[in-house]
Amino acid sequence: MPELVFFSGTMDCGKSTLALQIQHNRSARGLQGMIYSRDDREGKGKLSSRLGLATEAIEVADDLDFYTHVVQALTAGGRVDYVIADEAQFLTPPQIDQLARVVDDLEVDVFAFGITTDFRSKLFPGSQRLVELADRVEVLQVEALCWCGARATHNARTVGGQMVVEGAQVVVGDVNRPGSEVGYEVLCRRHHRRLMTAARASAAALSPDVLPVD
Ligand SMILES: Nc1ncnc2c1ncn2[C@@H]1O[C@H](COP(=O)(O)OP(=O)(O)O)[C@@H](O)[C@H]1O
Ligand SMILES: Cc1cn([C@H]2C[C@H](O)[C@@H](COP(=O)(O)O)O2)c(=O)[nH]c1=O
Repeated sequence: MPELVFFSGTMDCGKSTLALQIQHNRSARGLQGMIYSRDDREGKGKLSSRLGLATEAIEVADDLDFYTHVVQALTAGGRVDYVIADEAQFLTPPQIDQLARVVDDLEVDVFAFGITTDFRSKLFPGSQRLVELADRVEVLQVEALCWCGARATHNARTVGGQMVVEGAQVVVGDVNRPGSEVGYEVLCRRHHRRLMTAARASAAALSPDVLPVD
């Protein structure tokens, strides 16, 4: 049975790498897929992994209708054995419904990859709809880690090095970019709640609250 599968996790946990592996393994067996992405860090029309691999992808805009797009490809004589949609958190809820329709009405597997929650720990609308509609939600096996060593479950945003909890939901960016104006860092829930990034923890360790008294 074809499925709508949502592979979810924090930033930097290997989602795009897995998308590229699924694409590689299927195309190696002669299957043909439609690869979509939206606002990949490497630029428009790309699906890229931090491991250095990348492939071309169809850049999704708000007005792209996945169902119509796949039907058009089939009508033009193409084969579509599976669909991959990366950065799925950026898709609109109606687009997730269209992906479900691709599975149900066209009997094509759809693999969607994305982060579930934003820097405020709030669901992205597209991810919420995926959780509601997916046949399976898969959490990636490779754990991203918080600076404390615990499993990272949350995404933090930093502006000028300081963790923020207000701002636009969508700001394309990357982890491990200390010099950038806007950066991201994955944290465990405990440290996300306390706004305790690696930089802040290290500064706190260097400045003891109580000075030694002779
Ligand atoms: N230099 C490296 N050597 C080995 N693994 C790396 C390296 N850089 C990144 N990775 C792996 O790639 C993962 C990020 O993969 P990526 O597909 O870009 O993540 P996502 O799409 O979830 O943001 C990291 O969690 C790490 O496991
Ligand atoms: C937490 C958060 C992230 N983003 C952006 C930052 C990146 O461009 C993508 C996530 O990409 P990845 O391949 O999973 O690393 O999402 C955002 O716009 N808003 C957020 O709150």
